[in-house]
Amino acid sequence: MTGTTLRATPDGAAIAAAQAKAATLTEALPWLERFRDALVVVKYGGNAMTDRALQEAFADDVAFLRYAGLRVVVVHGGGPQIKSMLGRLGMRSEFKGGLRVTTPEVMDVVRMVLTGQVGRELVGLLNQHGPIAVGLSGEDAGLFGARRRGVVVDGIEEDIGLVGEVVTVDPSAVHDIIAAGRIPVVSTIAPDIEVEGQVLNVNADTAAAALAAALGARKLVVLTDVEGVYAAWPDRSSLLSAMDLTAAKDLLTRVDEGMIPKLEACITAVEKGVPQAHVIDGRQPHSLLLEVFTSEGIGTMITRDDALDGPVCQGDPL
Ligand SMILES: Nc1ncnc2c1ncn2[C@@H]1O[C@H](COP(=O)(O)OP(=O)(O)O)[C@@H](O)[C@H]1O
Ligand SMILES: CC(=O)N[C@@H](CCC(=O)OP(=O)(O)O)C(=O)O
Repeated sequence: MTGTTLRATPDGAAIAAAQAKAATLTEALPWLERFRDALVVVKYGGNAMTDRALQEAFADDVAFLRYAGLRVVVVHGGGPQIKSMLGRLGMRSEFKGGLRVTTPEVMDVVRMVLTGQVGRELVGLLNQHGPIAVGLSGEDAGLFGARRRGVVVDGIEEDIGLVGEVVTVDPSAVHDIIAAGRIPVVSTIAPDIEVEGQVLNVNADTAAAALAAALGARKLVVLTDVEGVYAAWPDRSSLLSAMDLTAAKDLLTRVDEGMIPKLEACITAVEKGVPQAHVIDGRQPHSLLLEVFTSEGIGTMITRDDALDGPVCQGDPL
């Protein structure tokens, strides 16, 4: 017969496989209902984008969230990509307290790599799903204003150059992009509010928290290169599935390097009204979808003090 196609009669295995697919879809239903229209800020760390397949899986997830009705804002990092470009140029930079010591020469490279390279690539990947992504930096339309900050090492405040903390956020450009049904992709360079014409390097975790708070986001999700937050890093049996603000502040004194700005960011976001902040493993393909659309989620969730009785390890019932 022309104009028809035959389907193989399903056997037991095929029916079981189809039912497993349907179960996955129906598990997502309550989360689809709950998060429809929710504003979610996703921080995409440079270590979770080192491989093309992972970047594509991330772009698929963000597009999925957008088509499922969520309002997604991506704030991206690019630490390894900055390191690689500095190396190609025969330059180096060191980290103190999890932040890059940024000379004026390094600042030029940071700005070029974050806004001109990493941001562009992410926008390109997202736009393979339709004209949905728009890139902008903290310099655009007054999005961020920053002030120079140092770090405290062994009780002494040290200067780390052109590194800023966000002190003002004007989210109107981000709101405009979201209102047009698109996804803002933000790189974290910010004008210095104290020195006209100077720009500062802002850690992407810190900037994502400031933006999530200013937007009144429902969630901040930080994708990184580790399964979540460990209570006693690197003891692999101490992965936390949830902790409240008090536990997170206590742990902040015991985490080091890259985890410091992440945990600080989650604490700031929750203190400023974001109900949940999550640190999840960006090396695991589709971790973002697993976090938003499954009952158990993944990684570590940080919430207000009244939301939990104390820290919860993976495997403990919530
Ligand atoms: N308590 C902790 N739990 C998890 N990771 C920790 C902890 N303390 C320090 N770390 C380190 O922080 C790293 C994450 O930070 P980083 O590599 O800078 O991520 P990103 O590039 O995604 O911003 C982990 O790979 C781990 O080495
Ligand atoms: C001040 C500071 O450290 N800025 C970061 C900005 C990029 C970033 O945060 O990238 P990740 O999210 O990949 O770590 C840097 O220069 O590496």
